[in-house]
Amino acid sequence: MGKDVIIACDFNSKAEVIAFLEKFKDEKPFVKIGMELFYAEGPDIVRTIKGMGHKIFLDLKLHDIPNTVKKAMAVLSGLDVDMCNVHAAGTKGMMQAALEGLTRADGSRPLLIAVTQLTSTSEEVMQQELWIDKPIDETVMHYAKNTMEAGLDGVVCSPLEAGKVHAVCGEKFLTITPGVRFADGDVGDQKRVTTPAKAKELGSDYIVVGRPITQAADPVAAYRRCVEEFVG
Ligand SMILES: O=c1ccn([C@@H]2O[C@H](COP(=O)(O)O)[C@@H](O)[C@H]2O)c(=O)[nH]1
Repeated sequence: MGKDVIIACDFNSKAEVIAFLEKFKDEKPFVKIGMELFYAEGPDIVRTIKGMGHKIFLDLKLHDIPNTVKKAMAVLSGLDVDMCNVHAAGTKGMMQAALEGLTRADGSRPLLIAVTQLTSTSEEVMQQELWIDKPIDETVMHYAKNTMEAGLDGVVCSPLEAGKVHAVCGEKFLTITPGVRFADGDVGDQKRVTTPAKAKELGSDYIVVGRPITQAADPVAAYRRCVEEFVG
């Protein structure tokens, strides 16, 4: 699995996302469809973007009782996405149920990963508001180990934690890392951030980049800057 840049296409209409993707002409970036676009347009948006030739990470972050997640994942398995996810906080049992639901009759399935701690959460908020009384690095590693033990393919974490996740869970265990900003960029609501170049150095497998590309004056140039820094 090579390194790649995934664009978080956080738009709320089909028209907007298509107009955005058409700027890329023959380039076919890996696209993340999140809650905003999926709730606005439904499963058809996945088929449309897949039909345009893009790989798709469907980022719905499922977190519910195991039976509900299993059944929801069985529905998502029919959508031909390349990657989808759950929250590791849902427990190992929930993650195993997600894997079962996602696996098709022929044994095939999309990649399944789990969110450890959102990159918008600081250690302070995690400890004081969520009452997780541990350092954030240790918490991410603990959730990553649970995710690996449940049989999933990798985790969502900050690039700042990618190297440690690989050290604990192995090089093949994927790190999908949002919380990426250019050195001169606005951090916004993200807390555990770094640049595409540093994410590469720290061992991320995929960076997920939204606003630094989608809100750029020239999104194609911003995407290429990410690829240049992260993939080289
Ligand atoms: O921990 C997480 C998990 C998911 N995300 C998602 O990634 C993108 C990041 O967008 P930016 O505009 O680059 O901040 C967004 O779709 C989030 O839902 C995350 O940021 N952190």
